[in-house]
Amino acid sequence: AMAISDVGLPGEVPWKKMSAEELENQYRPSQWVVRLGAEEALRTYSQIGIEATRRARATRKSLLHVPYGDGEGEKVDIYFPDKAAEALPFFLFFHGGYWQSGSKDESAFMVDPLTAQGVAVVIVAYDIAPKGTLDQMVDQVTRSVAFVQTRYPSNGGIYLCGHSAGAHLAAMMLLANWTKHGVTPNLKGFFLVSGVFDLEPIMYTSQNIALQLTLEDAQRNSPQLKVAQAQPVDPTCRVLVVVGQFDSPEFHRQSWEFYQVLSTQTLCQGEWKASFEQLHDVDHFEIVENLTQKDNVLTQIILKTIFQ
Ligand SMILES: N[C@@H](CC(=O)c1ccccc1NC=O)C(=O)O
Repeated sequence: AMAISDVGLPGEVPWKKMSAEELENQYRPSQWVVRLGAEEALRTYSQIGIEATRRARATRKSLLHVPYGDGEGEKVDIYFPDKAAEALPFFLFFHGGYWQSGSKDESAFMVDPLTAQGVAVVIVAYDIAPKGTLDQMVDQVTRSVAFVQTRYPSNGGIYLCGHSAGAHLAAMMLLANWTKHGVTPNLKGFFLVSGVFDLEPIMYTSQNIALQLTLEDAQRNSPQLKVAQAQPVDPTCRVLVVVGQFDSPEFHRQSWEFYQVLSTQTLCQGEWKASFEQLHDVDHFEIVENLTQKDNVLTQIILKTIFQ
């Protein structure tokens, strides 16, 4: 098969040396699940998300479908801890699904263990493709963060977490121009779970049928390329980049290289307190499914980061 492109230094951008078929495979997370077949892995993920959401809505104090903008799709679900407290920490979750599937209504995975420990959890909806473009999704997510800060100005910190495509959206918040939104959110941490930070390879996969990214769109929306232009944040703000052991080599490379660019910046400007974790024995879907469990490694990392 023909390579996509022969430009770039050998070893530096390995995806440019891949056949179209190999690239497609690297960017299809369900193909890398070892415990189940691809279809069953996707079905299980969706079932666990639906069940966690049903349970969260039945057992937690919540505000559902709260608008953060005028658009039909611009809604959040907010889940509260049982005990009222001042300076509640807020944890926002951006679901994955390659910017073209998933919804807030099946993504309340972490609500039970986090609200039990005193964290308010906000599950954010955004307009997936083809209705929404990447630029619109980034703008929506930015407004959802501004909304939480405006509505809860005495929050005890805002933590952003995204999975896969949602980790991309969360990472774009490192670049947001908050003055344009009239509010500076009290950002204290980012949890970027199995994310994509350089969108260019996505253009050459079937994911781009719905996304219709041009090279300019991909570059403008790639935190890997743009993070050098990031706005300064609270010097105590942490950025955790995590990937699952069974994520594909391209997903590992994406996370590692984004962590590298963040930590280089830390040296230059002293801004990002970045760390990198490869989570043992989990794939692209289990890494989030396990957030339903209070004793899971990532749940514990999140709680420790919030309450350190
Ligand atoms: N069509 C993809 C699905 C996928 O990538 C995905 C599904 C649910 C949550 C996150 C995903 N990946 C990135 O956003 C696959 O077969 O793996």
